[in-house]
Amino acid sequence: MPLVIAMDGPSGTGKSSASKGVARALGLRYLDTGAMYRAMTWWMLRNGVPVEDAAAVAARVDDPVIESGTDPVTPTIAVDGEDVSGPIRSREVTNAVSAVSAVPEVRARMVALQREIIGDGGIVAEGRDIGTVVVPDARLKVYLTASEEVRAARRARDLAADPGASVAVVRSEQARRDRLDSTRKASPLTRADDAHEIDSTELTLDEVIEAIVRLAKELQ
Ligand SMILES: Nc1ncnc2c1ncn2[C@@H]1O[C@H](COP(=O)(O)OP(=O)(O)O)[C@@H](O)[C@H]1O
Ligand SMILES: Nc1ccn([C@@H]2O[C@H](COP(=O)(O)OP(=O)(O)O)[C@@H](O)[C@H]2O)c(=O)n1
Repeated sequence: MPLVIAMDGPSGTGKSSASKGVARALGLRYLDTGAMYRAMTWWMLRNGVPVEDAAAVAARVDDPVIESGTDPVTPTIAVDGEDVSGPIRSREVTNAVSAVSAVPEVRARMVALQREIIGDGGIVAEGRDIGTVVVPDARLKVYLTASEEVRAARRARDLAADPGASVAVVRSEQARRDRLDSTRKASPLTRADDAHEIDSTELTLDEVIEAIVRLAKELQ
């Protein structure tokens, strides 16, 4: 089977940036599964579905048409034909996504869609449950970590245009999301036993990419 690289870890560890870089370096496709859960959450909010009500979310789970592009140079995400790559990164969506992604019916639909896109492989897929649930037999699994402080500082820089997003606020919202993602019943965030753990706290993005490319080349 062509290579599948599974990249998991908490938010702000550099999964998206490193996955795109590795995919470019190795000529692979790229799938951001977090963007798919964000797209589902954006649609629920837009349609007035109370996101804390799991039954209400489950009832609408099949309605949005979610399309993910897999080019690592220009990743795209659309809902019902509308480009949502900007709005899915808002703090409103970010703070609602853990409730939506904890709903088993949401996960069942997303995992089926993700497996369809991953197909025969040749892809770097990133998220929370890629190595444990989506592709448990992936040839290479990476679990990215970084200190809470560094992760919050990175994410606050991404959100510099949002005046409410100080490092302290981002840090506490991020800690809440990580707690919800790691303690939910349906496929919680956890490191697969056979994943290589990389702590990016003191590494540059290029160093993280190089480490993963090296691991991939060792497989050949
Ligand atoms: N090793 C690193 N050193 C410094 N900044 C990084 C590193 N990896 C990622 N970043 C930056 O941190 C932010 C969050 O990275 P991202 O890839 O979105 O993380 P994740 O997908 O895990 O949430 C981005 O602005 C990215 O450029
Ligand atoms: N495979 C995945 C990917 C994301 N998610 C959910 O989607 C949210 C957003 O994921 P993301 O990867 O965009 O988040 P960041 O790491 O970019 O902050 C997470 O907080 C999880 O609740 C998930 O449950 N399973």
